[in-house]
Amino acid sequence: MIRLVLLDIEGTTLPISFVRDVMFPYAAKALPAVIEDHANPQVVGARADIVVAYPDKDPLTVCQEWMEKDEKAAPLKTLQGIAWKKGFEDGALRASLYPDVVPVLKKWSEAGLRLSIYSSGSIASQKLLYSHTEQGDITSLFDDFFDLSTGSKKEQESYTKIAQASQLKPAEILFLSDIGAELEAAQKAGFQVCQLVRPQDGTVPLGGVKQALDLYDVAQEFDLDA
Ligand SMILES: CSCCC(=O)C(=O)COP(=O)(O)O
Ligand SMILES: [Mg+2]
Repeated sequence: MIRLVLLDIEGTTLPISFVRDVMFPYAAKALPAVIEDHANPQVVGARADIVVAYPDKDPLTVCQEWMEKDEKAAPLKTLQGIAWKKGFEDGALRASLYPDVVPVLKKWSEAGLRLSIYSSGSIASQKLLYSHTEQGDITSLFDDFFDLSTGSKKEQESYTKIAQASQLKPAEILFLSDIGAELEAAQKAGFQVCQLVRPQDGTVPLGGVKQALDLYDVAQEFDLDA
């Protein structure tokens, strides 16, 4: 029986185009100033991690190269989150979720299902995003937030840790994502999985896993109230 639905963000609850065309360019513009904020301990920590990994390179250049490749690197995600804070708080950024997300998540939550997020975006930025959506502040729908501090989304061990932290058996958790390698890792850990194949995102379907066009479709596939 499914007790917890664990959701990815980009390509699952939020269009890839919003991340790629709105959030990433906003962060890229703000990053040169953000990375110079030596009074912010999170910035100092992220910079130090970059310097340890790339001692001969300028940390800003490393971040810019990561951004070009959409690398899911933890220090970059921390710095992007700091950059987005101002944008979400002053109204320049407001997340436009897929239309099925809020109604279905509310139904699931009312029916007693637990909901958690697992995204490469930092936990701080996940909370910022879900508290500033066009559909309002929906952070209270979620019990837990997980990011790369738990581990890579493509590693089985990360999902084992999430099951332990949630005090559930892996088979009681349904993981929803658009990315095949993430679903395969979760499946190896014993999770139930479903790939969101959102037509507007041009998601590449993965063989051997259940697929859904939206969260209503997920509800039908897994017999969850919606
Ligand atoms: C607040 S999440 C912002 C999007 C982001 O930075 C990202 O890398 C999304 O990755 P996901 O794991 O949600 O596909
Ligand atoms: Mg995704």
